[in-house]
Amino acid sequence: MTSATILNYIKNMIRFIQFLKLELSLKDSASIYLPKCQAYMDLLSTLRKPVSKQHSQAVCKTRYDRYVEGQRSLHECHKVMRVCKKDMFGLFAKLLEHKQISREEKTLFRYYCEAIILLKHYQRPGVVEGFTVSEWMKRKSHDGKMVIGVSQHKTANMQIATFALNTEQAAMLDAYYHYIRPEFVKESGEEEEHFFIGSHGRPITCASQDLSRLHAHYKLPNVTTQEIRRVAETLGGQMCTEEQKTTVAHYLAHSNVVAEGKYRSRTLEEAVLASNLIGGFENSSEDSGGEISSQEEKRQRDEEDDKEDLSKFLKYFPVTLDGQPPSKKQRVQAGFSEGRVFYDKWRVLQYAKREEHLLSKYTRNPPTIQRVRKDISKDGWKANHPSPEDIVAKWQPPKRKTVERDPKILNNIQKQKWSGLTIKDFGGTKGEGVVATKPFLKGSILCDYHGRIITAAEGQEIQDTIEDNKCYLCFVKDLCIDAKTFPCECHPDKETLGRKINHSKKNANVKPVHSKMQFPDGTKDIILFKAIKDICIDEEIKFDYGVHRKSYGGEGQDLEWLDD
Ligand SMILES: C[S@@+](CC[C@H](N)C(=O)[O-])C[C@H]1O[C@@H](n2cnc3c(N)ncnc32)[C@H](O)[C@@H]1O
Repeated sequence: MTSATILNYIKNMIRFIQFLKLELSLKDSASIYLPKCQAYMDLLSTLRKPVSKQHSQAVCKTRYDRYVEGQRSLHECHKVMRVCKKDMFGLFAKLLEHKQISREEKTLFRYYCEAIILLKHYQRPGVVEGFTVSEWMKRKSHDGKMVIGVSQHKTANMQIATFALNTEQAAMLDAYYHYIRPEFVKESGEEEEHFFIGSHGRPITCASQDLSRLHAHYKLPNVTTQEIRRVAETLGGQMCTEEQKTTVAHYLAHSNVVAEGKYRSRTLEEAVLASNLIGGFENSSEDSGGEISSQEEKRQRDEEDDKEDLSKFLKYFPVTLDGQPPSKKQRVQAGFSEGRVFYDKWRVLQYAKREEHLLSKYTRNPPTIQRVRKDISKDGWKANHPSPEDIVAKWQPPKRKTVERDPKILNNIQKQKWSGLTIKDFGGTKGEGVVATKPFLKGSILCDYHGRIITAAEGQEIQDTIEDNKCYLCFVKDLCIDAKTFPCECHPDKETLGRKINHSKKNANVKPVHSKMQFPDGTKDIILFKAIKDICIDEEIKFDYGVHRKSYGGEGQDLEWLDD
């Protein structure tokens, strides 16, 4: 057997495995939704055809010829994604380990995330520009993919665009959302918080420019979204049955009337199916054979294994302020390698924790070198801590304002625009709740409990008559805010956030505080929610309703969730 034959054999095997993967995932989704999916089952059977070597070669040949005549191949259009991938994985790892990356790198990482949607999912720039945090929060996992629906689709007047990210792509967007976006978010008072925020602190407005900047950074000729969408359409036209074409066109979100009429209802399985189908263009494309070499795949796998092992390592040896990094013997006994990689990472994390701890001690006045030295020595730290000089240099005066006169808070109350929060549906009897879309420090004000101010006695009367277990009352001392009437008269077009905050006795992270807010037209009693601990992104906001199991509807009700 010649080496070329062996190589061919391996290539065909890989293609066959890829096809099986595609087919299995389709089958899986189809079997769950069998009643609705007869059409997809038919589609499955037609998908079998390209496996035949002859058919596959014929398809590839035609496609190849067509590229020569006019279009760049999909492989060429995706070049920037391959070229920058190594860098992006490097940045991804750094973000996860809380390592510093420069502002330029953060922007580049954002370009990459945008490019995932534009180049790998063939979406229009308007989808990237309109993508909101609440749409990200509503993402749904289906069949191994993360399905996202974007409704603010400016450029094409579409109802909604849906795309299904694979695990790696979703992880990249998640890293951007958790570690980069919060730094750039400004209290912009935007109606809807956008997912992609530029370094100026405002939502991005030109995703196609970002895409061309990503190409320019890697010194590659630009690929526009129109171009890659045309290529995908051509492939769809060549490879797909009529039915598959509809699915693909649906995914590409045609803006014309026919498409709108045809593709009204979008479902999770439909998006996943389309994404698998479109992914199949790439996988079965002859010229994309080198997309990710086996070496590159191995490197990616190793990196993923490393990340998984590091989190196992940190679970086994949690990073504490005063602990010692695990010795070689302890590491080996716990089943980790004797190398120093995780040991070093553990130390980096402890160093950062200690720095944060020291800085948090000096809330009012700047510390002196002697004072920090004394504190370090009191903590008993001998090594792996920042120097007193570092802490003095990093200290920043606290930003102090009285809440009652804080113009930002006053404005937010009046407009009912609070940033860093979104409503999430938890389903079941719990219903909706509020989650953080940016981190909040202990002591910060998140939002108010907007509603009608009544006395606590009046509130009690209302509470005793509640029959549906849904209570929108907030008691603070002798005051009560009644937010049952929705929408309120002053904000008829708004879903106010405070009334959506759920209860927790044991894990409350905010508490209601009564403030006499100084508005230009006089003082008003307002109930504000203040963080009683640091709050992370994605964390649900909860406060202790301060009511007991039998508070609702008098003695008749006995609600277990009030004990949570
Ligand atoms: C102020 S509303 C909170 C928003 C509400 N979940 C919704 O969907 O509109 C209070 C109601 O939410 C529900 N709720 C609040 N906290 C809950 C919890 N921890 N578990 C289950 N249901 C809860 C109860 O029905 C309660 O009467």
